[in-house]
Amino acid sequence: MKMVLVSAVALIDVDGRVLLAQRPAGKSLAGLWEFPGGKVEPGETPEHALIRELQEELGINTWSSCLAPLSFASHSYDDFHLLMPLFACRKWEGIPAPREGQTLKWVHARDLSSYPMPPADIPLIPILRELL
Ligand SMILES: Nc1nc2c([nH]c(=O)n2[C@@H]2O[C@H](COP(=O)(O)OP(=O)(O)OP(=O)(O)O)[C@@H](O)[C@H]2O)c(=O)[nH]1
Repeated sequence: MKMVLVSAVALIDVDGRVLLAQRPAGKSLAGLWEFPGGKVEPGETPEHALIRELQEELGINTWSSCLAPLSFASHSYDDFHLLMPLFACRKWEGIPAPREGQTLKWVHARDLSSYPMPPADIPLIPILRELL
C-alpha cells in the first residue's frame, strides 16, 4: 500500500489549549477536526514541511528548534497508509488565522475527545492529555 508521510503539530497556547482545525467541506474526511500540518514533499524534512504548512494554512512562523517530537500516528486508510509524526510547539510568531477555509478552535486537553477526529488521530489524544 502507498505510504503517505504527513507532518502534524499540536500548537499549545499559554493556557495549555491545543489548536484544532476542522477540515472544510469537499475535502476527504470533511468536518473532522485535525492537527495543522500536511504532506511532506520530496526533499523536505518533516520539520520544514510543517514550517511551510503553518505559513500557508495559518499564517504563522515557527522554527525547527521549537518543534519537539511528541508521538506519531500509523494508520491504514482504504487507499494509503498514513505515517504522521506529531510535534508539540509552544512558540511561534503571529496569530493563527484560517487561510484555507478551515475553522479553528483552541481546545482544552480534557475536551479533545468531544471533537470528532480522523481515526488515525484517536490514539494521540491520551498522549496529549498526559503532556498537558
Ligand atoms: N494535517 C493533518 N492531516 C491528517 C491528520 N489526521 C489524518 O488522518 N490526516 C490525513 O493526512 C492527510 C493530510 O494531507 P494534507 O492535509 O496535506 O492534504 P489534503 O487534505 O489537502 O489532501 P487530501 O484531500 O488528498 O487528503 C489527509 O489525508 C488527512 O486526512 C491530522 O491530524 N492532521
